[in-house]
Amino acid sequence: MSETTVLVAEDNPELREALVDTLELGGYQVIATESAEAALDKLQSAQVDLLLSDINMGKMDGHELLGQVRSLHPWLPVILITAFGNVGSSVRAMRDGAADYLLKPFKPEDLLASVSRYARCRASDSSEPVAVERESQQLLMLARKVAMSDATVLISGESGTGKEVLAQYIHRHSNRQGKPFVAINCAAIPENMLEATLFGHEKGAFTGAYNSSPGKFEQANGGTLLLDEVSEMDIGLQAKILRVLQEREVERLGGRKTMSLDVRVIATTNRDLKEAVRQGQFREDLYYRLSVFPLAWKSLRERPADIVPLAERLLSRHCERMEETANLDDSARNALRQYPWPGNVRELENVLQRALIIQEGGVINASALSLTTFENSIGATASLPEYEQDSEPSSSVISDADLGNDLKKREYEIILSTLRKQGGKRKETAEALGVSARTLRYKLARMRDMGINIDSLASA
Ligand SMILES: Nc1ncnc2c1ncn2[C@@H]1O[C@H](COP(=O)(O)OP(=O)(O)OP(=O)(O)O)[C@@H](O)[C@H]1O
Repeated sequence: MSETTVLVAEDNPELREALVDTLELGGYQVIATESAEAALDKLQSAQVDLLLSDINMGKMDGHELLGQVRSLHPWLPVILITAFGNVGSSVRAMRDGAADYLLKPFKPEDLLASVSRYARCRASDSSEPVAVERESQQLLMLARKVAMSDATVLISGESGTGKEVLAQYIHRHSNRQGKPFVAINCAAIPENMLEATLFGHEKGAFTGAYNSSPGKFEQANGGTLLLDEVSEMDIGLQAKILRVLQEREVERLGGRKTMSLDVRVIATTNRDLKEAVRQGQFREDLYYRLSVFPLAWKSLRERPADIVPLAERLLSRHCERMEETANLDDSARNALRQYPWPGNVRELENVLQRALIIQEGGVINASALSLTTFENSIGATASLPEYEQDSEPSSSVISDADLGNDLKKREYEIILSTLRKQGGKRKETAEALGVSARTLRYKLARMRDMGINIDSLASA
């Protein structure tokens, strides 16, 4: 027996009874109400997994109810029942964040199919992405819609905004749920290994290939493959990826057999991929192939309503892991809201982890968050007293961690000052530093994760 509870709001007694019967026969627990107001009341007291509401009802209609539910219970899937032929109403329902709509008259199996799709999608709160800002909720709604198709999705957004979280969300809400979700970070794997990692290889295909091995495409068969930071793939490999996507088959390196594939591809990028196309670094045909359905996360500072709920979720996740209990106080919440978050959600997570370690008494206040920007921390280094030639440092013991941090900070300072000298131009900066453009991008992404606002510092 399903534990799922459906709340029904329907003022017509016959239809209400029919809905209740169908849902109960479908194995759901049902709470029936005769108005939108009564449904809102019930939501205060009962644990509900899905709301099914008619649009045409007495004082408060289904649209208004949907609006209230979206702000009071953002996670709750809502299915609206609309009158046949009222296209405007159905369009409005979807735009306002309904999970689905049913056109009257509908068959009992259509009702059960829709309810099971969206009730099934409900995961435990802690695995769903946090989305309180209206635009974030709309993004999740679009993601749920595209999840039901097999379309290729391109997720863009600054580093650390939650692109991988969104990709997993799409996978979980698709028919491929339960099949493999395989992720590969195209920036983290050395260029010469990427092809073999993606396509697999047979024994002896290249020096060092002592055994045959399946590639990520094969491992993801039946499921979803995430090509993380797809822009970091070299142009030759891009052509091969395009071929796999078009022909839906893959051949291992050094192999002769082709294997047919049933893989949904999701790609992510933190660069402007269109710009990369313009600069000749990314194939236009692959761009169009990947971006059949583009989704974009805003940076965290552009969705302020998400900040504190995200912080609470991340904090409780880490508390669980560390078997600790800690809460944010008002000063911490305010500080979180005011900080610009150049490293987005990943930076928020780092900040909370650190705060959890240094907090005392289970309360995290603003000072435990130590939200200093890198600008201030460079200032602090510059003003440190220099040791006199003949005097000993005050502490002769420098820990490895301190040394590592100092070196990293030094490296970041060098990268930033070179960027400044080169007028912010990445290509010239990489040349001046003697590293590849790809390595520089990787380092800049890690710096952003640390909360360094590269653009403002590079132009300072
Ligand atoms: N909406 C969200 N709800 C809950 N956790 C989130 C959300 N967005 C991001 N996170 C958490 O923040 C961290 C960074 O997210 P994620 O790895 O998805 O970002 P990303 O954009 O893929 O980063 P990168 O560009 O560096 O690959 C993860 O620990 C993730 O769990």
